[in-house]
Amino acid sequence: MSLQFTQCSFRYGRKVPVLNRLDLSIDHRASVLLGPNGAGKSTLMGIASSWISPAQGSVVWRGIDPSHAKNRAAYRKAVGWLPQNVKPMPGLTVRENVAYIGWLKGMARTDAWDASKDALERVKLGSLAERKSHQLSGGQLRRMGIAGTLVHSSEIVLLDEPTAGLDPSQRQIFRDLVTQLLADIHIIVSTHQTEDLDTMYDHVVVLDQGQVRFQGDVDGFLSLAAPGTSEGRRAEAAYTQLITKEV
Ligand SMILES: Nc1ncnc2c1ncn2[C@@H]1O[C@H](COP(=O)(O)OP(=O)(O)OP(=O)(O)O)[C@@H](O)[C@H]1O
Repeated sequence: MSLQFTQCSFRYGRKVPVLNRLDLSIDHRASVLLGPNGAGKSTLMGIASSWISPAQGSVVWRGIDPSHAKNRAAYRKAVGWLPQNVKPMPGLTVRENVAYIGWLKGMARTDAWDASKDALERVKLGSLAERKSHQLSGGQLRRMGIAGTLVHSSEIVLLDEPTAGLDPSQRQIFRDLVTQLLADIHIIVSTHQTEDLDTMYDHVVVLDQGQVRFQGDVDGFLSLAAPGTSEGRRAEAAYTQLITKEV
């Protein structure tokens, strides 16, 4: 079970490349992709979701390469993606939004509708299923988006900055939810906040200026902090060692 990026390059228009021949293999249950603003995390997640095509190189999940048109639907069904800004379909209820994502991923309408109930229960939004999605709070909207990644029975879920802007209690709900989902799904979470690093992750990737600066387990990452760094500051200190300092 691995998500494999091989020599991936991408740039927006004529700009400096965001990713340049990036190689990365993720075969862990729970990975966190850390990096500063502009590091290329969302671009990498977009490529992993197959909604962005790399200019060069490939991404493959369990041997399925979405660059071949015949594989694309299977790839997108196996890979769930929560983009940074969840945009619900206006006018639809929470359940309709989730079922709609299932349908977009190739499910029959009735199957998507049936599966949407269970997906909403899993993210603890069952009681809000009939509410219009624009009435949800930011944290609830994020959970609705996660339900959208579950409705089509994904094998791996990509969550792009899922905790940005959430208050501490919503962050805790998110952590509990991810811990639960890890029982049967692979997860990659991108974030620019070192405080999101948690014992539930078994793999850390640090991306900076489109380059992988570190990959390894949480202990290996924390060991980069200078000796004597207090426990609560080790993640930040390790991270600061790795990323390019702005002048
Ligand atoms: N649609 C776009 N058009 C042009 N440039 C873009 C576009 N999206 C991203 N970029 C640029 O590409 C670079 C990488 O952006 P990306 O969003 O992938 O980084 P990120 O690590 O997710 O950052 P953030 O945490 O701020 O979202 C940045 O310099 C950004 O300005």
